[in-house]
Amino acid sequence: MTPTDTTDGAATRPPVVLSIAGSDPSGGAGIQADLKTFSALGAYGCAAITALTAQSTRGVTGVHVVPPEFVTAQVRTLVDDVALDSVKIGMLADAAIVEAVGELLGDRLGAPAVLDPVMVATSGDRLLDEDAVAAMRELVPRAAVITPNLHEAAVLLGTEVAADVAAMERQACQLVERLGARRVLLKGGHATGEDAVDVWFDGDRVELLRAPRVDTRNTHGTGCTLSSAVAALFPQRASWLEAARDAKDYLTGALRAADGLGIGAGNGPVHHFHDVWGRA
Ligand SMILES: Nc1ncnc2c1ncn2[C@@H]1O[C@H](COP(=O)(O)OP(=O)(O)OP(=O)(O)O)[C@@H](O)[C@H]1O
Ligand SMILES: Cc1ncc(COP(=O)(O)O)c(N)n1
Repeated sequence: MTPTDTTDGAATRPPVVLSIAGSDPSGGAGIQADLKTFSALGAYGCAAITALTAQSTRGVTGVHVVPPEFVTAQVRTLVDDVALDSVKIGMLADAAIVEAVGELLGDRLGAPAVLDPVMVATSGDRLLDEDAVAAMRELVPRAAVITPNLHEAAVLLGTEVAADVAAMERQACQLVERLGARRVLLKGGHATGEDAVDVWFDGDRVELLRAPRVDTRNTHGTGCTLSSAVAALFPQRASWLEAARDAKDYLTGALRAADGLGIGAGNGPVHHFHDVWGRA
């Protein structure tokens, strides 16, 4: 059942998706990438901001963190009025915001959440305080899906970065068994090899999500785009796995569409234009 075919006079209502994340003025990552992804995938996007970053394709020069109670206020005000179909969680900046979002997931949102446990930007700049990792581990079981990259999975588990797909499979299982994750999409973008391979584990089956690796340095926002696409597609697909597969196709198309875009001198952004479907 999709939100568009359910109810009483609301036949054209799109899925409503909330991003709780940081702002990236360059438009490649964060809230800006999330809203572009939601729109491209037919969802109505809402956004609650956790932090302002001063950021370009070259890196992050500053972070201005929103007080945790004001993150809560943004979300509560919204959900008192608007029914959500899914939520994407991105940069949370510090332990107090991680805890505030944990409380919101516990009782307020009424919609499943995709958690991208953002820790470090492509440029290497920190986006989550080191002392917030313990709080992030507590948040993991409250999300319907988590989407760590190789480094984030290792930090959450307190182990080495996975060196191959077999190690990724083991870590995806450990995230479920040791940390209580309900579903894991472990991203292999930072690995090497002809394909960019992500590992899916839902406590039952392991699946490899595979796409040809795009030869580009325009990878700014790939993680934000993938997790947002899963959140936007879940209400429009029969299962989380189907949403994850189509999200990966969308992301690969957006990476290809970034070819030759020429935005910024650093790691350029992926591009969300209407024709990205079918280019994967
Ligand atoms: N060069 C590439 N070609 C194809 N797919 C890629 C490439 N780089 C990353 N991906 C894919 O992009 C998605 C995000 O993966 P990645 O491991 O880069 O996450 P991330 O580190 O959170 O992202 P970001 O670089 O935005 O922080 C995954 O589906 C991954 O397989
Ligand atoms: C506000 C914000 N959120 C998330 C990221 C991670 O994305 P990336 O690793 O692609 O830089 C970012 N750079 N900025």
